[in-house]
Amino acid sequence: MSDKRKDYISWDEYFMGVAMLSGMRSKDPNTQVGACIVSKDNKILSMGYNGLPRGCSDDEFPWCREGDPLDNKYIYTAHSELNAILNYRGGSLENAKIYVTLFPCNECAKAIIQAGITTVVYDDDKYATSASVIASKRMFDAAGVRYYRYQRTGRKIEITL
Ligand SMILES: Nc1nc(=O)n([C@H]2C[C@H](O)[C@@H](COP(=O)(O)O)O2)cc1CO
Ligand SMILES: [Zn+2]
Repeated sequence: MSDKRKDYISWDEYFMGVAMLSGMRSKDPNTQVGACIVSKDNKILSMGYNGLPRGCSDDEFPWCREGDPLDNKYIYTAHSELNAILNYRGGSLENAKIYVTLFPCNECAKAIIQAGITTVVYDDDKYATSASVIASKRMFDAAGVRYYRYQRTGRKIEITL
């Protein structure tokens, strides 16, 4: 007769939860994205969120979405997936999985493929009709990268900090 706890979180809840928590560090006022890279044997290898490169002040660079390219965020922000890949200093990411709260853009898709990551688990896909995301799916399909949507369980987790 086992006394094992029954309501522990699943692997998918754990890794997507870590990705979501990581996204909460983002200073982007419109979209916060988090990513968590996991080995084939379920070890967390790296995390990331969308933000400015090191040395570029969150207070000095723009966070707006419009206007001159040099005066809006798009040209400067590093995406969560790229940050998670670059944050990993332990060697190879071959055959790893990435949990990400928003479907990867085409630039991150290229980085994911070239890093050897073979599975993408995503939550939101709000830019599904953009050329960028359509291109990502095309490249993932060609490269044999599996991607599937995280199945939300509706579990609410409260943490007191
Ligand atoms: N997969 C992604 N990972 C990311 O980290 N991002 C970042 C870039 C921006 O900082 C923000 C998107 O801003 P907005 O266009 O929704 O206001 O999310 C965006 C995508 C979308 O492809
Ligand atoms: Zn990206």
